[in-house]
Parts: sequence; structure tokens; C-alpha cells
Amino acid sequence: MASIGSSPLIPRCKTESSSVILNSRSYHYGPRLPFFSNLPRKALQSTRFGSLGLCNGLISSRGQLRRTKPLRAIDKDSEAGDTRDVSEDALQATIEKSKKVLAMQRDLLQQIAERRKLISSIKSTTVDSGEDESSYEQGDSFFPNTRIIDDKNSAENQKGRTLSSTVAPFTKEQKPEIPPSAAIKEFSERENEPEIDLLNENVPPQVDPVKQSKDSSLVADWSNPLPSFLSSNSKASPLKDEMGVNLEKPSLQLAKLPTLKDENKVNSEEPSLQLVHDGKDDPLKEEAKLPPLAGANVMNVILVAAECAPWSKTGALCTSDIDVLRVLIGGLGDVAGALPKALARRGHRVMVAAPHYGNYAEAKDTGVRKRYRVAGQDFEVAYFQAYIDGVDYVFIDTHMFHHMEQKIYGGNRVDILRRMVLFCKAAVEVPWHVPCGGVCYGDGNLAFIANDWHTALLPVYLKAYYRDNGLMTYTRSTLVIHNIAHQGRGPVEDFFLVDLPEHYIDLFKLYDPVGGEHFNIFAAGLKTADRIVTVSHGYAWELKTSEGGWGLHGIINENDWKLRGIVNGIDTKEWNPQYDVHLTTDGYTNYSLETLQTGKAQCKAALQKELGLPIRDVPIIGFIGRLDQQKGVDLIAEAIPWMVGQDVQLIMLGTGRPDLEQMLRQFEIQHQDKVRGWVGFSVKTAHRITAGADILLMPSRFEPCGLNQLYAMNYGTVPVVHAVGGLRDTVQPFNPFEESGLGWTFDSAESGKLIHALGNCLWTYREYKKSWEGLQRRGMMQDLSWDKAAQNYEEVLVAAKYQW
Ligand SMILES: Nc1ncnc2c1ncn2[C@@H]1O[C@H](COP(=O)(O)OP(=O)(O)O[C@H]2O[C@H](CO)[C@@H](O)[C@H](O)[C@H]2O)[C@@H](O)[C@H]1O
Repeated sequence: MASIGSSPLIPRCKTESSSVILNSRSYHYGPRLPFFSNLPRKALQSTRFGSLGLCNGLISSRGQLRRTKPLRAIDKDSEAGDTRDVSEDALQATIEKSKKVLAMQRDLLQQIAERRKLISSIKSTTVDSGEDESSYEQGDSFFPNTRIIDDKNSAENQKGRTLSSTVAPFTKEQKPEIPPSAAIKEFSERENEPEIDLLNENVPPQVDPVKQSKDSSLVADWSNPLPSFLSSNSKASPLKDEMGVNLEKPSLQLAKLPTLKDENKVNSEEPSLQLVHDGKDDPLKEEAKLPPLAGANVMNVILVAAECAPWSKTGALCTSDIDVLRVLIGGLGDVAGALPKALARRGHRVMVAAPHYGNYAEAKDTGVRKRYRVAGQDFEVAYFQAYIDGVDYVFIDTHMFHHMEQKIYGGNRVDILRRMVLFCKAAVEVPWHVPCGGVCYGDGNLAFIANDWHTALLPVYLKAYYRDNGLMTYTRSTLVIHNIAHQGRGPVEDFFLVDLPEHYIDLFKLYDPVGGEHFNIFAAGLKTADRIVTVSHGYAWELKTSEGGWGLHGIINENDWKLRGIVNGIDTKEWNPQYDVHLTTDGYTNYSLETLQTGKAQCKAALQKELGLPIRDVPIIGFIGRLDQQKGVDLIAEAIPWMVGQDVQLIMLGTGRPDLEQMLRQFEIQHQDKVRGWVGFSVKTAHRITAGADILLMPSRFEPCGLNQLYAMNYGTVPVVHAVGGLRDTVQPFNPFEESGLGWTFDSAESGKLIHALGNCLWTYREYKKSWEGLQRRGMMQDLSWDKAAQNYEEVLVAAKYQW
């Protein structure tokens, strides 16, 4: 016989007269707790009065004991020392009343069960199975709450404390909506609560079904923008107060039931659009294994970046004079294109806010218009919005951004600064103004992720304009360092372009031997952000050194407590040889681990053909990247005489410094049969080189993370890298004795070292085919996806959330 008392959510009170374990200390019952001990044993047994009384009339809204009218009379009498029997009529009335409540309760449970069944059947037609079900017991009559408790405390729950089978089983499809971590957390909170064991299955918990169904609307609390400790999970929730501790959880579980829209996007706040982007056409979807969800950590996240693939990703020559080096960013666009999707897959509601450089077909004008003042001038801003792959994209439109996609960081220093000021001012208010799927993000439970100096003003504005004034109190900001070499430097007078209170100037002032006393946007952002992330562990360490910190190492050391290195992932949909859209024409082919040898050979021949190189079996060395000091192109230049003496082909794709571009052209002219120097920015060619080359060269002088080596390994292309920053983190050196490792590394930025590493690599390619294949396969078999990184980002965002 199932007992309602089995639900761990329902405080247990053993009601056999001899074993009543109510404890006045834990329940605050009041001074005369054992009043019912005076009741005749007969009355208790025949009417189960003890249970009814306790559970139906004696537990107050705060879980305290409250007395029903008849009991009060009894109590009074007993106080007076009168031990007369309880009035039969009063007892009967109480019993009748309780039966009615019980009937209503059952009815309600039935409704819950029906809803679950409906959802399960919908899910079973739309969701792929294949998940490991072992951790989700398939008990057929368990209330969800009970199940989770069972997982945790199975021994305890062997005692038959299960709920009536009117409730459908907790199916695996429901897993995303009832995150184990959340449930376990709630449970552990409850473990400390007093327990009352209801042995009688006829005893209803103290519930007002009308209220309960009304309070099912607490569904909104799951996505409540308030921090979770202020949300309905709190022990002090109104539900608990009104209905007794034991009834809150069923409502919440009901609230977390998946809905149709949730099927298509984990983000439960998005309405109809969910169905539109269900990813049915995505060939990867079937294979994609759902990562664990964020559970109780779910929050609203807005990633703010000056570029976002595929809409904007820098590649054109930058003529900026705001940075120490006149170079481009490119990897930032890739990260802004991929990390948000991974965060959304974990269940967060995620938006990317980026400038609207061109007319993006997917983005629709929201009609929202706002005006922002930049350096004394008003600018009107429009917001365009799209929803793709579970992510909201909000493009901030103003005439300053138009047609800048080829020169995102181009123009004179003041122009760039004005663009970034306007962008950050507009971005920080996006959660207030821009409805996505009809609902604004709001500023509660909100985390901004700003990226590099371009958006380092955002944490500063968040503080100066809002948090200092009691606004956006629950909003947090994390600043990601993709490249510390670009800092947004200028003369101190630039401070007056950023429209901040005078006393904020100190945040921006920095002195170093390179710039003297100057204005430094990155410095202010690093100091103000709640958390700092950089894109690898190695780079996190380098940033703290005077060589790697580029003048900001002092600030970074001071803020070390909030710095964390998280290695980038890659977009395994964009960069996957099996589905790469750039490998479907011109003789290229898609390939996988199984078809690696034939597929790659075909891509190699296609690449040679496309670039006019001799088509033969010779190692192809590739290089893709910005042509600048960072990427070590000069080391390649020094090694060229040695390289052309080898039987190899070298293909370089890049754009950047004019002198280095010229050098590329020159190499090609001089070594027509061996070298191709492609000056320009071509995503298609980058993909094709990655697929067709055997070796990818990355002699970067510094490399915060590096994406190309990750792409290369995913395509079975073996990297040869300078062991710095993220390159050291991600390319374990080949060990021929153990047949382990992923590529070759060299430990200082010297052409001799490069040649040595590359020489060993070529030797292995030619002489040790098995080892070579092992290297390729190990590279391809890694999980390079963003899922792990997204989980780490989530930890950072959660840490920021609870930081005051
Ligand atoms: N000519 C060209 N044509 C086509 N595509 C081209 C190209 N030149 C570069 N790319 C592409 O641009 C991206 C550059 O990625 P990197 O990691 O090298 O980034 P970058 O140094 O710009 O970014 C910074 O941010 C990223 C992201 O955090 C860090 O990985 C990195 O270390 C840091 O310097 C890659 O997708 C690459 O294929």
C-alpha cells in the first residue's frame, strides 16, 4: 500500500500513539505539545485521528503545529485536567472534511499524471532516445521528487515510501527539466527539515487544491530572473508558507515539466520561435549527445562582442592606430559564434549582442529605438533581432556601424572609440529594451560576457550608470581576454569621450614604459568586471608576467582571484570534415575518422589542383592566420630556404601587415612549384587548406588560445606549434616511444627550433606511416567541442552571480 508519507517532501510524523516522534524543539509546537497523548487510544486507532489531526489540522502554514477546532476544545479540556472523550460528531466532521480534501488531492494528482503522460507521448515522437538511462531510474510509480531522492538515498527509500501510482513515471525525457543538481540541492535543504511520517495512505497532506493549482504558476520561478536564493526555491517561498512545507515541491516539479516549446529549445522563456528552429535539418543533431544541463544555475547570458561569426569576423587590413599593434582579431568572431550556442545547449537563455555592420537577412527590425549620447552628440540606435540555433542575436544598428564589417577596428582612434562607447552603452540596456520572443531578458539573474578591450567599457558602464545607482543589482559582468596586446590605449584626455563620472578616471589611468601615463580601457574593464576569463590556462599564467601582460600584468596580478583560464572549444558543426560545406564541390570530399585516408587524400589532390600545385604525394604544410608579429610569420620567412630544399609544398593564407603580405606573394613567385601565398581573407580556402594539408604550422610568438590548431586536429592535420599559451595547452608533443601526443612543439620562437620540429614531423610523415596515422586519429578523436568550455564558463558566471 502506497503511502503519501513516502514522499520525502512531506514531513513525516509517526502517528502510532506509542511512537509519536514530534519534537517540540524542531517544530516549535508550543508549550503543550503532547496534548494528544491524552486522547483515548481507541479514538486514535479507530479514526486514525492522529494522522488526520496532525496533517490536516495541526500543521500551520509555517510547518508549525496548529490545532483544529475540535482539537482545540480537547486541548482546552485537557489543560483543565478533563480527560473526557472527544465528541464523536466533531471527529466525524473532521474525518468527512479530510476525505473531501483527499479526494481533491487525488484529483489533482491525476491531472498531473495526465499532463505528464501527454508530454511523454509528445516527447517520444520528437526526441531521440539513446541517452544513458541508468541514472534515471524507471520506477513506474515514483513521483519525480521521490525518484531523485531515491537516486541519492536509495537505502532510505527502500522502505516502501512511494507515492500512489497515479503519477506517471519520471521519464528520461523529463530529465532536462528537472536538473538533478537542482533537485538534489533542494533535497539536501529538506534533509534538515523536520520529518513527519504519514503512515496512513488515506491521510492527505495539508493542501488546498485550489491554491495548489494556482501556485503551479510558480513555473515562472524556474526562470525567475531573481537569483535563485531569492526565487521560489527558497524555503520562505509563499507556497511553502501557505501550504505547508511538504507541498511546494510537487508544484515546482510540475512547473519544471517540459512543454512543447521546451522540446525544441531548452530555454524555457522563448515562445513560439522554439518550434521554428528545431534543428531538424541538422545532420549533426542525431549524433549530438545532450550535455548536462545547467540545472539550478540556469541564467540569462548576454555575450557582447564587436564581431560574431558568421556575420562579422575580421579579415581585412586594419588601419587602427588605437592599439599597440595594427593587427586584426579573427578568433573572437569564432568564439562569439560558438560559445553562446553551447551555453544555450546547457539550458541558459543566451543572447549575442553585436554591431549591425550590414544588412543581415536573418535579422528583423524590432522597432525599438533608443538614443544615446556619445561625446556630446546624440545617436539613434535601432535593434535588429534573430533567433538561430537556440540563441538570440541582437544587432545594434546605427549609422556609425554601417559598412564597417571589413574594417571593424579601422579608422582613427577617436572614431573607433566613439563606436565602442555607443556599442557598449546600447548593449548594456539591451536586456531592458529588446524583446526576444516577446520577452525582454530583464536585469535579474543576468550575466554579461564582454570580450576584449572593445567591450571592456561595458562592465564600467554597468557599475557607473546602474549598479552605483541601485539599478541592475543582480546583473554581473565577466570580461574575456582574447588578446591582451590590444588594449584601447590613448591619451588621458580620451576619458572625456567615454562619458563617465570624473572620479572614474583613475580606473583608466595607467603608466608604463611604452605609453607613459595614458588612458587604458582594458585596464578599467579588468578592474571593474566581476570576473575575468582568458582563453587558456597557459595564457592565464603568461598574462601575469611582464612579458605576457603587455603592461597590464600588475592589474592582472592584483585581480588574480577573479581570473580563470578556459581553453576555447571549436564549433564542431562549422569545422567538421564530415559535414564541412566547403568540401562538397571542386573535387573535395567530406570525410570522417573511418574514411580519413581516402578522404584526406582526395581533399589534398583537390587543393593542389585548385591552387595549381603539382598533384602528387608530398607533404603539404599549411599556414592560416593574420600576417603579423604575433603569428610568427617572420619565423616562417627565415625557414623558407630550408623548406624549399625539402620535398614539400607550402600553402599560406593570410592578410595583415603589407610587408608580410608582399613577402607571401614573393615566396610564391620565387617557388612556383612549391609555395602558394594567398593574400586575402577566405573562409572557404581556410577550410580547404585545413582539410587538404598534412601539417599545420603555427609558430606564433604568443597565442592566447589559437583555434587553427584545434580545427587542424579535428581534420586529421598534424600541428607543429610554438609551445606558448593555448598552443602548449592543446598540442601535446608526440612521443614516439609511447605512440602518444598530437603534434610537434618547439620551445622558443626561433627559426632553428621551428626547423628542428618540422624536420622531425616530416621524417615521421615519410618513414613512420603508422605513427602518423596514430597522430591523425588521436587528433580527430578528441572532444574539442565547446561543451566542456561552456560548463566552465557557467561556473564562472555562477561565481560572479553570488559575488557582492
Ligand atoms: N586570411 C584568412 N582567411 C580566412 N580565415 C582566416 C584568415 N586569417 C585568419 N582566419 C581565421 O580567423 C580565425 C583566427 O583564429 P585565431 O585563434 O588565430 O585568432 P586570433 O589571433 O585572431 O584571435 C585571438 O582570439 C582567439 C579566440 O579566443 C584566440 O584563439 C587567439 O589565440 C587570439 O589571438 C580562425 O578561424 C582562422 O581560420
